[in-house]
Amino acid sequence: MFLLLLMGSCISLGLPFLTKNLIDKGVSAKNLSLISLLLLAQLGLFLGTVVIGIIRNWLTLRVGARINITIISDYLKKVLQLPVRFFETKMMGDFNQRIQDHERIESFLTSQSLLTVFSILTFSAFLVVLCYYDFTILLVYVLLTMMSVGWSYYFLRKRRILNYYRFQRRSENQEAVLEMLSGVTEMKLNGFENFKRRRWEQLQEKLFQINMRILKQDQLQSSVFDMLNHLKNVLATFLAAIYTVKGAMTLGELLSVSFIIGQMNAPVSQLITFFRSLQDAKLSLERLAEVEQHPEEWQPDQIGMEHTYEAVLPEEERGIYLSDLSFRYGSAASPLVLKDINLFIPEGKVTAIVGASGSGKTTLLKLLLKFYAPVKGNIHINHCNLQDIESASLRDHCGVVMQDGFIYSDTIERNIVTADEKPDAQRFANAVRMANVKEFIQSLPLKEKTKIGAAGNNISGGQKQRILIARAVYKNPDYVFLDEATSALDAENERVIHDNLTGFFQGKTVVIIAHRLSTVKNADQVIVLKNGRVVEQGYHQQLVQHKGEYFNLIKNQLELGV
Ligand SMILES: Nc1ncnc2c1ncn2[C@@H]1O[C@H](COP(=O)(O)OP(=O)(O)OP(=O)(O)O)[C@@H](O)[C@H]1O
Repeated sequence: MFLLLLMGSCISLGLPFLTKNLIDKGVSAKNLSLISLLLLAQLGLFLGTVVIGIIRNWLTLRVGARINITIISDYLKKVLQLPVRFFETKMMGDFNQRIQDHERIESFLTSQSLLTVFSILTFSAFLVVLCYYDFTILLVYVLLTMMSVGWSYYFLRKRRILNYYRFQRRSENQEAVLEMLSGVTEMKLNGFENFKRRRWEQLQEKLFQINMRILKQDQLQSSVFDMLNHLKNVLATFLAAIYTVKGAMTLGELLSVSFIIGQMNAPVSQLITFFRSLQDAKLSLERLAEVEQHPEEWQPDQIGMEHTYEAVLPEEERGIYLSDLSFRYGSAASPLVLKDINLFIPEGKVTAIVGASGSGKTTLLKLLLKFYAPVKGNIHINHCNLQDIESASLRDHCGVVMQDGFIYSDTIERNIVTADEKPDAQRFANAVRMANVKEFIQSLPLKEKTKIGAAGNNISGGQKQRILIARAVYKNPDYVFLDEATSALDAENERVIHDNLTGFFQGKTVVIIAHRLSTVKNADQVIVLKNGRVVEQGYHQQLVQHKGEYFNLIKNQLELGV
């Protein structure tokens, strides 16, 4: 690549000398064959620059694509290793904008930096030629160039601040569009479209204002820059003309100087573009660093889940211990969502968590999955503190169905086996049977190879839940966490699945969050949460007789004899 640039510069260097000789030796001496030769040489050199340009663009694209993929892939890898909490503090549009920002780094690393090296080489070569012709012209030229570059540099700081605001606005804009698209059904149901569109228009207005300010700055910068450049050209040509009139320069030399000055404009502009591009890339890198420097979930001294199995404990003492556990979302000013929870979830048993909406059940589950760290107290699995256990290893051992479980835009099979490269047919069939989703899959034209999710046929809420259950069963984990996993199912489907799962639960540590009595009543223990506190604990019959919170929660269902 560098060789190419060097060749390009040499060619540029040859052109003014050809012009000079064309006039002085060819035209003045009326030597037509020399003129033809020189013109042919000029044509050759021009062709050379075209070929070099083509190869350079081709190489730039190749190198650029590689750099781009590497940067974005590293970024995505890093983003995916960040804790869940990080995602809650950022807008999706922000992540998107950051990815788009990479183009600026790529552009800087490939085209801009290379073009600038090329320009500096050409510029230096021309400076030498100019110095060869006349030192005063060179001095005037360099002085005015420095002034124009200095002027542009002064504007870079202002541009940086505006750039920052523009990033914010663009992120908001992306977020608004994403929200409109993902919430389109609800928007239609509530006639919210126009309101949301107007909001988007308001954002566009703000973005426009920022762009306007940037344009104003740019125009001021470039007008003065162009003026200084023009002045420089006029002055240098004027000086050369005076020398020619006085006989100190030949006509060929005058034309050669004009040619050089004309050719030097592009490298100077390129230098300014380079500084802007450098600034853009630095800003993008800073935004990346913000993600890069955020601590990952994984810590070097963490241990795998296998250590929790090594603990020598009597069987009835094995399990998950929550001691004095408190938690809040957000800052210290936010209210505690879980308060001083002391709980034992026995290994190999089924624990049901019940409580009114908003009492903290899902939050408790998320703490068990290490999505968040407690603000006070501890969680231990046998003797191991959850904080010391690798999140990935923990989740490897957990089969989870969350309320907002996600269906990927992929085949049903891939949605169930997820990352398993070589799906086990036996396990798959078993999972499908237990989740009572076999009939549904068989009814589809491509069976388990049918695409579902955003790009495929949509599925019903109950079908979605059954696929999520099949996903958890396929994993065959030691810990099963179900958060309202069967809430969208009809009573018959729910009963079949519960009967199937009873066998599956054998020997596994199970935590079920449910509102339905039928799901809860066979649990080995029931925990009742109220306003983030454990208010009752026992098994179904015990708690019913106690006639406390649990009884109040389920009495309607008891009366119905569910
Ligand atoms: N990501 C979050 N950021 C801030 N607050 C949250 C977040 N998620 C939940 N909360 C709050 O924490 C409290 C407990 O929520 P949680 O989802 O744990 O309740 P829940 O008992 O599972 O309710 P439900 O039965 O309706 O699912 C609620 O007051 C809720 O507003």
